Amino acid sequence: MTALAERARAALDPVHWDFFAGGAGEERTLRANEEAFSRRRIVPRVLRGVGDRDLSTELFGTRLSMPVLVAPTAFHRLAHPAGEVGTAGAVAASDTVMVVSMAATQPVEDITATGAAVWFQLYPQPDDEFQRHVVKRAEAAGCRALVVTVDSPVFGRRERDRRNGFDDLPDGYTCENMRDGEGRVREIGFDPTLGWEHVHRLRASTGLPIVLKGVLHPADARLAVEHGVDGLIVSNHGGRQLDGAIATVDALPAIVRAVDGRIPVLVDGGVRRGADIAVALALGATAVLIGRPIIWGLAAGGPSGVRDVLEAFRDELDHVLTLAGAARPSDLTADQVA
Ligand SMILES: Cc1cc2nc3c(=O)[nH]c(=O)nc-3n(C[C@H](O)[C@H](O)[C@H](O)COP(=O)(O)O)c2cc1C
Ligand SMILES: O=C(O)C(=O)c1ccccc1
Repeated sequence: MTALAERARAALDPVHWDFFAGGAGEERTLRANEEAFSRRRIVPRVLRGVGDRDLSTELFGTRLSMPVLVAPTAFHRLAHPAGEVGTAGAVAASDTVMVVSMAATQPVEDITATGAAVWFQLYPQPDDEFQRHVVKRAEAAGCRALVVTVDSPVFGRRERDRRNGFDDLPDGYTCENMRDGEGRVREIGFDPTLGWEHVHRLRASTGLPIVLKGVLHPADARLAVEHGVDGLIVSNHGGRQLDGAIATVDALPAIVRAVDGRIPVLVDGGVRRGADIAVALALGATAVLIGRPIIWGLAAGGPSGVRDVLEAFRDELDHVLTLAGAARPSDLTADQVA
């Protein structure tokens, strides 16, 4: 475990630590994500006169200072009283993007009020009218894209949570963005009957870019492009859904080939070092998302802990790019990964 994770563990209620750290089943996929990155080796280029680096990256008209986004994760107030608003403050200072979870514990309006660039994540909701309500609210709050998580037709089996009897937020916490038109908090719906027609309905209900999160098969990546999706996140939900699913960096190359530059491809799961980001970029990802390390930063140090995590990723990526002979993220090429 990293020193930061140790500090987070010491700060957290053990049941909440298990919720944040854990995965589905026997956590094979959770481990596989990190292991697959660890196995990759970078093949540097030399004497390329790299000079000053420029890590900035554009996505859907927003300029990010680096190709690193905050992944949507539930329940930030269980990690630290500053909650999602605290995380967003750090994201604003680091000038990147926060994807706000549908299971956030603070109102999306308070999160965007920090000045952070925000995308809103939603689980496709079976009740169309309610989903439209949530989408309109995210739009009105100033969210710049919708991230639709498609790897959760049912909720994953998290054995640690079952053992601990953790299945809901404690009293005094709610999913503030699950309120309906009357202000009542709904349960998040998971629905295995939903198909591509659901994406069509969403497409018709918003002008925001739609990013599908949780695609691992190249055939689904091709279908997503055909169905008018604007971006993809190659993800196995940090090993919290299908235990046994392919590691994300192993799935990435085939998806990049299938998409063939038509829409941006992002990836998350097991990104722990600047070298992991460089590998993902070289294999064709436009950017990566970070899940657990952000929660560890929040739990251990509040908003400034999140800032430290983001700045450590920036510093490491800059260093790796220089050593690998790349002035920009887009200079890295697939032949630089072994
Ligand atoms: C505690 C926790 C909560 C999560 N909540 C959500 C969520 O609400 N929506 C979602 O799409 N993904 C959720 N995820 C998955 C993350 O967005 C992301 O795919 C994953 O954490 C990336 O892997 P990493 O933690 O290894 O960086 C969650 C992950 C964790 C660890
Ligand atoms: O998606 C998740 O991984 C997750 O932990 C979660 C928890 C509660 C509500 C929604 C998602």
